[in-house]
Amino acid sequence: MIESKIDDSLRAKYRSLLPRELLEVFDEKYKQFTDVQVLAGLPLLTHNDAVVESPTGSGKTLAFALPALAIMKRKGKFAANEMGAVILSPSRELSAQIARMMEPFAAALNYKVQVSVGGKKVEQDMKKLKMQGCDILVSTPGRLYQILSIDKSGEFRRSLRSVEVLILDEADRFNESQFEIHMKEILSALPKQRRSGLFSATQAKEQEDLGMFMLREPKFVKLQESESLVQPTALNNFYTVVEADQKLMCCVDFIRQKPDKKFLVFFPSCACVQYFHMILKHVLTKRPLLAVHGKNSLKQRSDQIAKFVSSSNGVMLSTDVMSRGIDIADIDWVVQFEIPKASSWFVHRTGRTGRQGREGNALLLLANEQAAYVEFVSKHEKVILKEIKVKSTTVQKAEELRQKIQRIIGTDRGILEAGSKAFVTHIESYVKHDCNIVCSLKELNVPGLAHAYGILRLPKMRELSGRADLDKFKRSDVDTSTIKYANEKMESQRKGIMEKKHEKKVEFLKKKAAEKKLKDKRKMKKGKGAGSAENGAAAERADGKKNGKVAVKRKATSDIAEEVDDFEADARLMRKMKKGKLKKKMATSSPKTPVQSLQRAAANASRSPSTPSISGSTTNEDTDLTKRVTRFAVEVWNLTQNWLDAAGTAASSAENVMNRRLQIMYAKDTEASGSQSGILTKDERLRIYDDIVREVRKVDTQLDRMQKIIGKFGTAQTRADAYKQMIDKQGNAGRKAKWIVETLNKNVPLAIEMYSKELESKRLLWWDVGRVDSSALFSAAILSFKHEPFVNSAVITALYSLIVLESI
Ligand SMILES: Nc1ncnc2c1ncn2[C@@H]1O[C@H](COP(=O)(O)OP(=O)(O)OP(=O)(O)O)[C@@H](O)[C@H]1O
Repeated sequence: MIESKIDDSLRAKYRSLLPRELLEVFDEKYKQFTDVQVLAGLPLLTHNDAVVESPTGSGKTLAFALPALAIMKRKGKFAANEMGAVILSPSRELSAQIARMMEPFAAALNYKVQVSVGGKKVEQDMKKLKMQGCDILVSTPGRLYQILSIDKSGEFRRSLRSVEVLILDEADRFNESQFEIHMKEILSALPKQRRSGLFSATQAKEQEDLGMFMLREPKFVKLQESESLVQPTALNNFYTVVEADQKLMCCVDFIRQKPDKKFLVFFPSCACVQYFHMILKHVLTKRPLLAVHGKNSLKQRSDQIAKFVSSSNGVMLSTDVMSRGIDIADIDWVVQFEIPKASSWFVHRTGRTGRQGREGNALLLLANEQAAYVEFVSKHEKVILKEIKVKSTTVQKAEELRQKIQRIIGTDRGILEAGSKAFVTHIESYVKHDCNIVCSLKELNVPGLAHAYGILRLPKMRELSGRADLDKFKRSDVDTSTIKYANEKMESQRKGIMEKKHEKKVEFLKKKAAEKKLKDKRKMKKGKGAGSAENGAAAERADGKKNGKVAVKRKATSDIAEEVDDFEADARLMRKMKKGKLKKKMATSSPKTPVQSLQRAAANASRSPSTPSISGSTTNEDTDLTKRVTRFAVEVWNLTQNWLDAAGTAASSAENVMNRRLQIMYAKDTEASGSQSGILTKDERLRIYDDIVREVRKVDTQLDRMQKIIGKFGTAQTRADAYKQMIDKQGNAGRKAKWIVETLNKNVPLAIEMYSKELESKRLLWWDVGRVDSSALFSAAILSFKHEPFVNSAVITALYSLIVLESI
């Protein structure tokens, strides 16, 4: 075990506060309390709340479990419908592990520990709690929230009134937005007169973040293995830098080189774990290969973990579901395929090895362009990484692996789809991590990463639009439509769907041909009324109905043929485009910015059959009205452009704020005069602060501008409604005017709704940025200004189609 830094008198004092029954169980299994157990236990047992930060594997579970039980013991026995302690952890596995560790101690005091986590029916859990009794509930916030939500009789809430202790394990996670609603509800159901303990290897950086937990006289306990390090001393942290294309090969080589070691490999998403599990099965054939992610059922997860625990050289692929708290003592190596979403997660991931005084090793795989992450994590998490080289990995081996993966993909459409999904989620998660300044998506070698995935096609993603480097991706010649599902049921379903689609298309084309036939017939009739055509009609009658029918029928068939040809031509064009044969043409004509692409989409929309043709105007229509509503449509469109401009300006000001802030963060602290690299003089610092204030004001101004634009949309809505009433009354409005007014009436309210949501989310993020000095929040705010998640392109397209029509 790790060497102790506290003196024996403290340890003795802590022992004296624990009940004899607990000490008996403890002494049977362990020699002495770890430092965190003593230092966290003392405040909790002397009527204080505690916020505890201590390295991974330092024994935090017993550090809260023993004091919680001791506090309960002071109260005595709990009635059948009363609970004494609630322990919350962020994952199902961790909850189960906590309960397992607590059980022998709880049993010594005759207390019952129950676990309630997702994956099982909540009603079943409630029944179990009621029937079997529960003194200590270990749960996840989501599940406890669920129980509270269905507790109509209030019986469960009443049982919480007796709770003496609330423990949050991995407490820094409970500030995350996904837990916020759950935590509010849970905290409101618990008595205020309780002890609370917040435990983690990385605590929230801001004390303000602890506000929601309503702590009473909290004592802050922070343990570090050494002054500069947060990681356990028995843990060696390594990194290696390779070309993005070689990342998977490097990972595989590294694992192969250590055939008797147990590996835990982290990937960025469930989809990535699923995909690489499918692939690596065929690559790491000599090792037990396991996978755990949030989309597994509870049973699958525990089966996989059990197999991993019992294997001596297993390789477990996992998401961050395994990154916190999980205590598997003999993991030799933790590998991170990608940087984690927040630097604090680095510490939790690597903390799965080097536990209980054993030596542990962790490897971070970095692509060339990510090398700056090493300094970032050392600065932010005080983790020192040493570089190692995986010499066996070569360009040729990586290419051979890529080709092997492509052959595997060719055997099953399921793997093909899983690959695309995995790659998409990888990119999506990459834009969300907290070190954008050193590892931005812009810098990432995306084609290289795609090669490491071995995917046949580069999925189209908004995040990648406008990138110039995508043509470096080696696109496979395989026609993906020929790849079948290995699963027969899925394949027959796919066939069925394809056949149905085909039938629908044929039906549609037939219908169109019939309509056209009818139209032509009517036209002919009209023409005949004028004399000569009538003769023709007579002639046709004379020729006999049958012949006429045949003629029309022939025409209809040829129409169908033409339409089918058109359709096939389109399909051919699409196929060509997909194969890259029309790449050049596409490059010149493809939209470069989101606005351009919207404009293109809008232009297409204006050509669509649902758009009335201008020439379809009736002679007596009110042309003046048409002009007026057309001008009005242009005004509305201009509002969308003003909004874009405001969001763009705000984004660049927010970026300026972030850059200035980073300049200060990374600068060395000195009063020295003269500016050298990395050193800021006092004047320079003051200038940067001035810049920050100015740019922050600019963002605020743009947010106000957006509010005004929404107000103008409100006025536009009233005007659109007035036009509608006028048109309804007047009766002689042209089709174009009607269509414009209808489109505006439908889309302006939608625009108000989406822009209001946009503004609200931007304001909230910006407000948080001011409150909490966090890079992740900054990135989120900048992204929200840039990408505008609530803006619905269909609405913009509809509004743009009105002005496209105007310009025809
Ligand atoms: N006093 C002790 N003496 C020896 N071993 C201990 C002691 N207390 C706990 N352990 C063991 O140390 C291991 C790590 O404990 P625990 O999982 O509680 O660590 P942790 O600090 O919560 O880690 P993490 O931050 O990763 O969740 C467990 O296997 C546990 O049985």
